[in-house]
Amino acid sequence: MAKAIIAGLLKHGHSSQHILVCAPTQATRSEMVEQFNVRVHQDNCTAAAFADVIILAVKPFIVPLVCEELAPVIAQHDGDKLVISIAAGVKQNTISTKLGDHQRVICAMPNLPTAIGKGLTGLYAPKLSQQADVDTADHLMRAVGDTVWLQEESQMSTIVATAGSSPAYFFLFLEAMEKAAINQGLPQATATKAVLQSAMGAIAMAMDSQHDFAKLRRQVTSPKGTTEQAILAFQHGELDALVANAMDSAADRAKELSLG
Ligand SMILES: NC(=O)C1=CN([C@@H]2O[C@H](COP(=O)(O)OP(=O)(O)OC[C@H]3O[C@@H](n4cnc5c(N)ncnc54)[C@H](OP(=O)(O)O)[C@@H]3O)[C@@H](O)[C@H]2O)C=CC1
Ligand SMILES: O=C(O)[C@@H]1CCC=N1
Repeated sequence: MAKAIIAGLLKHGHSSQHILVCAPTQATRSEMVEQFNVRVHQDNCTAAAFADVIILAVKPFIVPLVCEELAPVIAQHDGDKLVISIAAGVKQNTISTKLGDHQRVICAMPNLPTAIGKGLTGLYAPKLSQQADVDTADHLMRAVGDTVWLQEESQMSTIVATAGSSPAYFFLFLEAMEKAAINQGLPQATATKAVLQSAMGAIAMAMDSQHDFAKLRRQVTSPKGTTEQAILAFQHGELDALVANAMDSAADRAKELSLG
């Protein structure tokens, strides 16, 4: 995910030399230099000392360990650092506490399309956050897509389910459609093109349209026609319940991760 954000930031004109990536393995650091020409370091504390803004992009269970490691650096710099975590489920207060009661912590939940500047990031900042920090986090994540600010931290698990994880659901749907088209007899390349172009057209229409999604769906669905049969099959398979169940599962997992 860090790669996706870096790719988006560079695309948006941020200087690669203002980004310092910290990763324990040489292979990842070399890849980062090769791919993005960013600065790299193996030591989190050295990297944190360099930064005005620290983005925590490690797995959720590693976040507390990294925060404990960084706490002395944060204290040394009189709290003069903004910390943004993108880890699913890890609470703002957990990070703040592990950093030695450092208050300047904002939680963000981006998604993979940040890599091409089309991400969606949900953000949460505690009520007493400095406006400058809110603006910085918003500015950074807007460089890689759009942002939504959450009033309550409890809404973050829904953003994980709706935006963080959801590109995978759409990819899964594309995979399933491509497979079905091939099984019905289309060559792979034709199936891929038909699925992709249709998905892109539908999304573009939904973005442009004043109509809600259901109205657009009805525009495709001629009475007694072909689409109606497909929609009936989806309804018979209880698509709404299946999607709700999948999103509940993602949100529940985010809540579980927040318990450590
Ligand atoms: N993937 C996604 O679409 C999204 C992910 N996220 C969140 O992003 C975070 C990262 O996920 P993802 O990118 O998928 O995971 P990855 O495993 O791909 O990346 C994690 C990175 O953390 C580095 N790392 C591991 N241990 C340390 C450490 N002690 N100090 C510093 N760096 C370390 C690893 O470096 P090395 O390669 O050297 O081992 C690796 O590059 C997670 O918290 C996830 O919840 C949020 C939104 C979307
Ligand atoms: O699957 C995950 O846990 C991460 C968080 C959101 C997207 N990927």
